Amino acid sequence: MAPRENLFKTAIREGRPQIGLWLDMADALAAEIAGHAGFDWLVIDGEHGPNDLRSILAQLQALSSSTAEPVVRAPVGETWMIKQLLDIGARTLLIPMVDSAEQARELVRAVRYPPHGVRGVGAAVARASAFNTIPDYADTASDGICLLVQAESRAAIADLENIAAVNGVDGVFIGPADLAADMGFLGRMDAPEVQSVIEDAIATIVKAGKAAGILTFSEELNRRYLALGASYVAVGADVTEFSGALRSLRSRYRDGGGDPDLATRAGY
Ligand SMILES: O=C(O)C(=O)C[C@H](O)[C@@H](O)CO
Repeated sequence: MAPRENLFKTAIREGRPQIGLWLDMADALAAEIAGHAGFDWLVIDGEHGPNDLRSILAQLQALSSSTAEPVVRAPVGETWMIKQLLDIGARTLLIPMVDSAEQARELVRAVRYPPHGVRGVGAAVARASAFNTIPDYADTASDGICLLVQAESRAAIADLENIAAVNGVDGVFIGPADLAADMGFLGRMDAPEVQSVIEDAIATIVKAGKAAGILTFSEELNRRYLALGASYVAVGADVTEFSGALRSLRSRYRDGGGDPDLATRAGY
C-alpha cells in the first residue's frame, strides 16, 4: 500500500486555486469543525498558535476524516523539528522566515531521507507510515511531501528568484504581515509600497514555475492575488472568525447597537 496522494500538492502544481484557513485555536475539535467546512487546506499554526507536538498530532488526527489538506506551520525551520512533524504524519509543511535559497536548500534536505537529505529514519514507529503498514513508505515518502517556504522579509524578496528555483521547494508563500513590518509598515499590509512588492513577488514565483500562496483577510485582495496567479490563498483564521462572530452577536444586544467595526476589524 503506497501513501495516499497529496491532492493539495497536485492541485497547486497544476495551478488549481485552493482556498485555505489558518487554525490558531490549537484545538482538535475546532480543527475538526473547520475540516468539515469545505476548505481545501488548513494551516495548523505552530508559529503563532499555542501548539506543541501533541496538539498538532491531535489536530492531524481530527482532520483525517476531512478532505482538507492539513498544512503544518513549524515554529522555525529546524531539521529536528521537521523530522518530528513528518513522523507524526504532517505531509505539507509551511516553514516561516526563509530568507535565502541556501536556507531553502537545507529545508529540502530536511524533508528527504538519505542519500537525498538528512531526515532521520524512524518510519517503523511513526504515524507517517501508518505504523509500519505502508511497507514502501521510506521509498515513496517524498512523493507525498509538499514543502512550502515563507518569504516575508526584504532579504527573502531580494533572493526570491533563487528561492523559488530551488528543486524540491513546491511553493513559496508570502507572509504579508511580516513583510510589511520588515519594510517599515507594521500592521499596514495595504500600503501601496507593500502591495507592489507582493504583486511582483507573486509574478516572480509563478514565472519560476512554482506555486505562489498568501494569506489576507481581505476578500478583494484575495481575489486580486488569485487573478495574478496565486494558487493557494488563506482567507481567514479560526480565532478571528470566532471572535468576530461572538462580538457581533453580543453587540446586537447592546444599547445603541455597539461598535459596528468590531466584527470586521482587520487582523495581522
Ligand atoms: O507574515 C504573515 O502575514 C504571516 O506569516 C501570517 C501570520 O503569521 C498569520 O498568523 C496571521 O496573523
